[in-house]
Amino acid sequence: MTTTTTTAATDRLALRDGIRAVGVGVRLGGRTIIDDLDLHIPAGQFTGITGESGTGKTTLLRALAGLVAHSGRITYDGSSTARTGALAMLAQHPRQVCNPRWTLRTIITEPAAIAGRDSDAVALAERVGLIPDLLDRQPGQVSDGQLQRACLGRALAQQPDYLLCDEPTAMLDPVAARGVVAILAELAADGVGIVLVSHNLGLVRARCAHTLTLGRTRRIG
Ligand SMILES: Nc1ncnc2c1ncn2[C@@H]1O[C@H](COP(=O)(O)OP(=O)(O)OP(=O)(O)O)[C@@H](O)[C@H]1O
Repeated sequence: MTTTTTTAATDRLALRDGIRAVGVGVRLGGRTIIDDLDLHIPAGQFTGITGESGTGKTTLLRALAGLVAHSGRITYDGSSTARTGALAMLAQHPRQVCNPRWTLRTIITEPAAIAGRDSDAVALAERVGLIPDLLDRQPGQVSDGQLQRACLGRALAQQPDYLLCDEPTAMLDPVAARGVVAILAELAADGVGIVLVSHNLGLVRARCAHTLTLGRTRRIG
């Protein structure tokens, strides 16, 4: 809604179909968590996902990222598989996904290194508001918010087409949260499709043209 898209990005977006989920279902531990869900995530926009705790928001992100088995069909810009590196996920609990033995520098630069690209850890740290002095620390030596910023730096280094964000501001103070949202808006303006899972309905309303609300009665608005 508040995203400004550049002309070059508009041209690229015209060629992209977005992520489309049709009739998607996920079962975990013998229970149906997501049932017959349809969703379109356009490139270059924010798409919101809200809903009470336990309604399956994280599970849906994991299905979109190919991290959990699902029924139904998900396509990525018209293809049944996403190109390598096209999807980045910003996890709700960074400590659960970061290797505790790696430094923040390695966490940030690993995706680009795997893709055979150089990345500037200091520049990425500064972009996400992380003091570069922290780059040589391990996850156990920084705060949750600092680790969350390192994970955002990692996502930026990956240069994804879609960024799946699970409560990206929940662990941040208000100033840092605004900074992260501003970075996400810059990415959207550059053509990245942003999925924003959040309990912060004000944020979702302000940023998302379309919002899916999971719960007993699913709503798309
Ligand atoms: N690996 C698993 N095995 C069995 N059940 C699971 C598993 N992972 C999640 N669940 C269940 O699936 C449901 C949805 O969980 P999920 O984490 O997707 O919800 P959520 O909407 O993201 O919640 P929150 O807002 O609290 O983060 C919950 O009832 C949860 O207990």
